[in-house]
Amino acid sequence: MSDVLDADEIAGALPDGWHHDADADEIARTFEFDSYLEGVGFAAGAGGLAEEAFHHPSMTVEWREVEVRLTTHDAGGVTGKDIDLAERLNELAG
Ligand SMILES: C[C@H](O)[C@H](O)[C@H]1CNC2=NC(N)=NC(=O)C2=N1
Repeated sequence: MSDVLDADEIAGALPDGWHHDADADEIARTFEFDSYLEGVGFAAGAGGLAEEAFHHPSMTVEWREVEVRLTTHDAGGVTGKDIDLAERLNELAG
């Protein structure tokens, strides 16, 4: 079981571009792209990272942007697993 982080811990650990949606108990970032298909490709790559981590984000693919939201369902809140995957998604996006 991963330990749920409190708001201050989340604030101190958020990777660039991510914010804490306290109401939803998630961290989120909207990644922007030059084309719809670049966003689709990013989402596919994110899916691969999610499978590697066995930790899965919610993703909404829209015109030239992909919204990614993360929480740890098993723990009932945001944990280090979410922070770690968010960092890897930032690397993927470049
Ligand atoms: C049974 C449970 O769904 C699995 O342990 C994994 C799958 N992917 C997951 N993804 C996320 N975001 N949170 C989880 O708690 C989680 N659990």
